[in-house]
Amino acid sequence: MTEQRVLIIDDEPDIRELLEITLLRMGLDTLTAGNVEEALTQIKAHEPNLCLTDMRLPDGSGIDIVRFLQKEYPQIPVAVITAYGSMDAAVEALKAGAYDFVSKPVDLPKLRDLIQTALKLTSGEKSQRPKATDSTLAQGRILGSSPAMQTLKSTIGKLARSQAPVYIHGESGSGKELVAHEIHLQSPRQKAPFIPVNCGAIPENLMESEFFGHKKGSFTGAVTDKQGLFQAAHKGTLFLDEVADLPLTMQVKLLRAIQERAIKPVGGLEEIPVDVRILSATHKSLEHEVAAGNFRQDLYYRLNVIKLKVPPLRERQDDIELLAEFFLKKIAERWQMPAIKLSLQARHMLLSYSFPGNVRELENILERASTLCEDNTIQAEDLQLPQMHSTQQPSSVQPQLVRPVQLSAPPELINPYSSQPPHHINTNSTEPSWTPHTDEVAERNMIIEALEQTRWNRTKAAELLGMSFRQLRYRIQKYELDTH
Ligand SMILES: Nc1ncnc2c1ncn2[C@@H]1O[C@H](COP(=O)(O)OP(=O)(O)OP(=O)(O)O)[C@@H](O)[C@H]1O
Repeated sequence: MTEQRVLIIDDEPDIRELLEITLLRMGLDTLTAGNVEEALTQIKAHEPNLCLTDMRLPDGSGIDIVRFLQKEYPQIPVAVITAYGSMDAAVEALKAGAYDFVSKPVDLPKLRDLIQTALKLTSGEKSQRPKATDSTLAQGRILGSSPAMQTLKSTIGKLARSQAPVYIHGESGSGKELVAHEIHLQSPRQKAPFIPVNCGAIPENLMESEFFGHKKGSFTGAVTDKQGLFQAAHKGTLFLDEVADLPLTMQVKLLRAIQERAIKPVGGLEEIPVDVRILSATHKSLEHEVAAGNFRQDLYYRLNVIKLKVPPLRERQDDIELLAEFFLKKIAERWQMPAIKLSLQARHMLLSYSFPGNVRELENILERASTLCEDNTIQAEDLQLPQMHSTQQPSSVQPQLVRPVQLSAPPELINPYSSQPPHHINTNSTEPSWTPHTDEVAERNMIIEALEQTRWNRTKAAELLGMSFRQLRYRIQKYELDTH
């Protein structure tokens, strides 16, 4: 293995010397620089495996070095040394792309941990990692090739190279946990545990003990010492799912653990250092929760160093077919049955549906449809999609159903239970409506639309179109829509 070289950037000779000794004892080679200019020269000349920089330098700041490396040498991790208590500077450095930070006075064991983990990004261990670029790695586990997913995958690759806390937001079922896991799997922490925890599922009175562990006898029922989630995730990643559901009392304790990088078990006297990367997620808006006083701003600020959005499935319609095929294959394999196919109409309906429950909903729909279908082919009615409403703009808070065909009817007309059959499908004169003279293409489209809106219930579709059932049946045959 080639010798690992670390560049130490600090204007104080004493600190440079202390760091050099520490690194040399770890078997590492060192380079030093006393200001930004010298640092850039050293980087260009030697391309070190890691940089360690003070924030305040005579001719600039550590952030200048972080930015330079991000731009010119993104493969070189850089950690910053911040003044005691200056969290703002640490957060700024992480946002700029720093790998991690240590605060002064430098805690040497923590620094050693940091260096060891950071060097895995550039060291021999790299060759043990699956050979692929970060984004192609994510290709296998996170399906989707839409532009939104391509961007997401390449961002995951970058975030995996940092220790910064990431706050993942997105609608329920959109894949937040999958994304968090992927960040872990591509990170130097990949061999240590990934511990997902649903913060909303832990009873409030057990929360502290679940997170930090407890000592035997510290409360009734504590019959043995117990490790908490932080210890279980040591050297790995703790994924705080539904973090908005944490009670305020727990938020204070969590903030402390994150800031101190140490925890105190319930009933314990000593702090135990923990090396854990924190990822968090919620389908709620944390900003709203902060504004409503339900979530501490300081914790929000600490978790939300980097914000990553997982787009809802309706914003990446190109991925629906790919995901559907993947899930159908999985279902067929699990049940040891022949391949399950989607009929054309079923496919069309899936592409037109807005999936308020996102990828999880797609999987559930296909699971159910696979049990209902005959001859291993899923028909539109097997999907049992909820009634599709008229076109409304999807909102980020409450997803609405959207359809690509802009043939909308006022709500009372699309109500399949309406007792008064309408005479045409649309009251908006600028859009087509059915009359006995409507041309064939428009008529065919309108019929498909009405059938979809009523989940292929012909009686209701006829009502919706203002036709008799027999008229509709005739047209279904005429336009060869009758594959059901
Ligand atoms: N892009 C994807 N490729 C393959 N499977 C996916 C993808 N996105 C989500 N899934 C699958 O969909 C299901 C839901 O994903 P996940 O649990 O990550 O969503 P979530 O956003 O964390 O949900 P919640 O908000 O309910 O916690 C999982 O089974 C996951 O494996």
